[in-house]
Amino acid sequence: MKSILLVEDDISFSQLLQRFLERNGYKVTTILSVKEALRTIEVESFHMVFSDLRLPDGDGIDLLKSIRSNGLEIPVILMTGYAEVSTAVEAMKQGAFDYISKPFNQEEVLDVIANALKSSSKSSSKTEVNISKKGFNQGYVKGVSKSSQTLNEYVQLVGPTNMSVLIIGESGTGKEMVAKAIHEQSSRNNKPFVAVDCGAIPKEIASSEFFGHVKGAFTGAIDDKKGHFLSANEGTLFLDEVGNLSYENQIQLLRALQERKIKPVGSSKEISVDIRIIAATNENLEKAVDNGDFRNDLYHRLNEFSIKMPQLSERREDIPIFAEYFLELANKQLDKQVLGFTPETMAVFQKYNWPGNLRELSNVIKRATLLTQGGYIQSAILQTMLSVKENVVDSEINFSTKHHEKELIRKALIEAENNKTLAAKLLNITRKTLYNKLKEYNIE
Ligand SMILES: Nc1ncnc2c1ncn2[C@@H]1O[C@H](COP(=O)(O)OP(=O)(O)OP(=O)(O)O)[C@@H](O)[C@H]1O
Repeated sequence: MKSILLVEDDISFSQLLQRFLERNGYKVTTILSVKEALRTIEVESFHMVFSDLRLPDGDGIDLLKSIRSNGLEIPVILMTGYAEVSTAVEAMKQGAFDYISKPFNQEEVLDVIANALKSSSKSSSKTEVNISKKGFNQGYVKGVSKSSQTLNEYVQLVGPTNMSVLIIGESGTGKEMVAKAIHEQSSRNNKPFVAVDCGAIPKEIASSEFFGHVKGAFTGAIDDKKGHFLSANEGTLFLDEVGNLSYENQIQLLRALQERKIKPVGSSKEISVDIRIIAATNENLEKAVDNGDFRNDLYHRLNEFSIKMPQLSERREDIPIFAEYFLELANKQLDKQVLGFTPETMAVFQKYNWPGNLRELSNVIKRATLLTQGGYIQSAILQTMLSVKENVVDSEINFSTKHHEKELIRKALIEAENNKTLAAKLLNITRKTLYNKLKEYNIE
């Protein structure tokens, strides 16, 4: 029988959890404080430690550090409140196996414990459990900038856990690539990774898309359909643009995540599913929650761990690496042998703001590869695709003459098809400044 040391100062909660775990076949010893826990560990051995983060004489991280400094490699799981995610990340850096946010349900806790015990029996070294030695997904460029290092560290930390991850970032920053990398780092990596663009699903058919339907459930349901949940069973479901889900669909999704069961439309049979959720958004979901557009409970369920994607302009050291990689891809796809970039081209890349992030860099390089006859991609070629943008790069200089400024604004508006937000981005100025300039120059 596997033994668990449960460290929790809330006595009634501790007893409740103890009884539940014992019913599920574990031997549980309860302890109220860090000091007492350390004394107990010295004389008795356990298969794992399950500890609250906040304890009367310290916190779970102190306990974790002492356990590790005593050379003990047993898995430690921490229980946290929703607001303590950053502390939990810190805990994982210190070698915690996982953390679980309170309030949690019974299945969640059994899953987390089973995972920890499974991994510890496979490996005696904590580092091996936490930081997967497996590579990232094929074609995943890691980058060298500080932001990339932090990003990759988070992917490696959270990957092997079962936690839901919310990836926040602008369009084209690589959210889906990161979601796949997290999946690759998990024990689910030989199971499906299913990506769903929530923004593209009309709300009327969302439940059938997610949960499937049976033949005849509604007009047009000519056959049984397997929904995304079943397709991703035992694997990872990636919900892109999750902020676009209608309120009603949010309720359905939350229910499925809480109960871990789904019911296809038109069926009365419930089906158990085991899914890890990774969601992505390019909008401010917290604000959507405040405005009542996104459910608070769903937000917390999705956001057990969050990752903020850096914009390409915040990871400029990575530009040459990504550029080389996208060139290699473009050469393969277009059957070309372009050798590289001239120093001037690279200088333009380095100065440009990249509002469309990695996707824009990839597209620009593909077009430039197509247009380059041989040798190296010249900066002159970029003029046709980046002309406005290139001027924008030098906007500090160009804005010294009013005429030039007006021209730049006109070009940016054409390029952005009159979308003021995008035009402002292209010009590297705020929307408010753009509006002021439009007024000043009488531009419609
Ligand atoms: N780390 C990476 N290594 C290699 N290619 C990458 C990486 N990150 C992103 N890309 C490439 O950049 C492009 C945009 O990436 P991705 O689709 O993941 O971004 P996104 O943030 O999900 O975009 P959107 O919000 O518009 O859906 C893709 O072509 C992808 O292959």
